[in-house]
Amino acid sequence: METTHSASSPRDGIAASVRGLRKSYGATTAVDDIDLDIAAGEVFALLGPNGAGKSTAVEILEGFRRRDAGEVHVLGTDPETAGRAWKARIGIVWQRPVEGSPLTPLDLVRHFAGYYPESWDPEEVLELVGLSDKKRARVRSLSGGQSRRLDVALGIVGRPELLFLDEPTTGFDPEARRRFWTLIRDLAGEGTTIVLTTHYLDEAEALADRVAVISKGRIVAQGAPATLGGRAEARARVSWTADGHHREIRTEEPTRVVADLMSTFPGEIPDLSVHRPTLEETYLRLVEEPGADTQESLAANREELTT
Ligand SMILES: Nc1ncnc2c1ncn2[C@@H]1O[C@H](COP(=O)(O)OP(=O)(O)OP(=O)(O)O)[C@@H](O)[C@H]1O
Repeated sequence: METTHSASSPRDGIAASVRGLRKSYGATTAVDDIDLDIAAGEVFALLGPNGAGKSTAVEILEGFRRRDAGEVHVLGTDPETAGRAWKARIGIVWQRPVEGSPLTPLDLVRHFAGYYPESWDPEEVLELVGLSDKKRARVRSLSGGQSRRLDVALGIVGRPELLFLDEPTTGFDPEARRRFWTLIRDLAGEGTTIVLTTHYLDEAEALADRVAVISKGRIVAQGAPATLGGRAEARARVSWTADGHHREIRTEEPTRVVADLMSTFPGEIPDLSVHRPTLEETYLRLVEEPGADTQESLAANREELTT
């Protein structure tokens, strides 16, 4: 029997909410008191180093792993007790589930489509992921990137309200990644909520409305990629060359510094560059410094979600 939870119903704009989530494997604490809110229709990325606890947290949200403690509601239901109707509303892109199958992509996508009440047309899905020309090939003959695209097709064929993508573009060539990003944006544009785990910071920046960084089982920061971990307020580094020497200053007013330099140099300012911390630099600082954790950023994020 499915239980519903009015406070986390997708009608209220929350696709998933997690409070005080904990999970250990023997002496290893994989998830250590996590709180999360994922808004309906947003692309939410979970970032973190290997072994940080991302997969454990996501598998609990998907209903594939039991938690030790905490409250979890996904599409208004506790995944531990969710039934078939709930599962039909969720899409999961596994890490290579069908590698080596003797079937064709079309056979597999048709088969998966049969599980869902309102699935996409299998041929249309294969077109969307760029596999039309391989739809009658043997799955075992697909390249790594092509079989990953098939995984994506299988994850979306049921028209899920909430789609989990676990490192979806590993093995994609750059063009396939761009194409995949467009597909994800299209799905999000149609209202699908997307939870993405990725090690590619550029992917998180390109796709995610918000990201959460997990380190050693704890969330150390969450927010929009542009503002994560105080990134927007971080000082810019302005550098140039003068009299054959590299010059550099850190400033909160890079425009004023550049204007001053323009009045000093008659023409081009040699080797001028203005650099703000990238998402990757911010991420590395967050996972390397446990003290970077700020309750402030978590509270601000919750506020962002409720406004
Ligand atoms: N079934 C399991 N039994 C025992 N320990 C496990 C199990 N699954 C995960 N762990 C441990 O729990 C911790 C978190 O693992 P998890 O797979 O959730 O991390 P992750 O962030 O997804 O890592 P990755 O980026 O490498 O996929 C790790 O220390 C891992 O070794």
